[in-house]
Amino acid sequence: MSILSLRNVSYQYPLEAEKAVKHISFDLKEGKVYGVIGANESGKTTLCNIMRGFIPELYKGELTGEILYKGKDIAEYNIGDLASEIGYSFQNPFTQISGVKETVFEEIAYGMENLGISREQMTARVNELAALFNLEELINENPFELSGGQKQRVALASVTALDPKIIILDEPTSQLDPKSTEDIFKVVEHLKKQGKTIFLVEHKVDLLAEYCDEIFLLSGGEMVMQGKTKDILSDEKVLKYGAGLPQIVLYFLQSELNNANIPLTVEAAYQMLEGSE
Ligand SMILES: Nc1ncnc2c1ncn2[C@@H]1O[C@H](COP(=O)(O)OP(=O)(O)OP(=O)(O)O)[C@@H](O)[C@H]1O
Repeated sequence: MSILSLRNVSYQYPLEAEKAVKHISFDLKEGKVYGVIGANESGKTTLCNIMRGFIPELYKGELTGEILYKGKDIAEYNIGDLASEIGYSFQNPFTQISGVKETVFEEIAYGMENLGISREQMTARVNELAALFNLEELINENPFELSGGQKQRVALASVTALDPKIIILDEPTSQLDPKSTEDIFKVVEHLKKQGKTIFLVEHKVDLLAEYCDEIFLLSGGEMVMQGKTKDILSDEKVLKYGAGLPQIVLYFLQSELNNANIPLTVEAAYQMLEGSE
């Protein structure tokens, strides 16, 4: 079933000559992971803000089209209530950290304070999230004194704490090393298994190939390609729009192995080559 639908959505920031998002339509299904790619300034963050209701609530400008959450216009929801339905982790974790809490524990618990749950339940939930996001050793640290990658994990844990149905992640790994990046993707996989719908803006296409069900490609504010991961991330046209393709796909496209069935991951390539021997 579709949990969030956009119908012909366009948006123009105030005083801007051009629309940042143009005629976008899609349906997000429960429990699926969507990877969102596109060159800089193609409209990815703007789209995230529209889906979370920050546009037009916090940013003015002209928004047209329909945004339906569980079949109801998103404007009919209270923006605060939406936080426990649609979680949003910003591109810059500095923006996300509340600034009013002195420990990682309190920071993760912060959003839960208004949900009317007991202190015991809250503590159990924070401990569970600290384990999931590998934050146990940092639990008493001040969030502002952490590294960029650690802050990012705290921000993600805080968003997940509210148990939203949809989680929007805007470039969650941009400040992370390869090991921490892989950890975030493992968390994404874990959240998917819990039935969450994930909308993941990310440039690391090799990992998107492994973890996503579908890919959306934006260019100049338009959705120029959209479909199953294996169809989009093996298509040379993606390069034309300034986005990347997985390393193994680039290799196959340039080699005599180029055929209709390009593998997206190294593992899939091994399996394919073994099968052809
Ligand atoms: N607050 C704003 N006011 C006016 N224009 C904006 C604002 N934020 C973004 N834009 C413009 O909207 C367009 C889309 O930007 P957006 O940040 O959504 O793209 P993006 O794909 O997320 O880029 P990046 O990968 O660099 O984060 C760009 O032309 C940008 O200059």
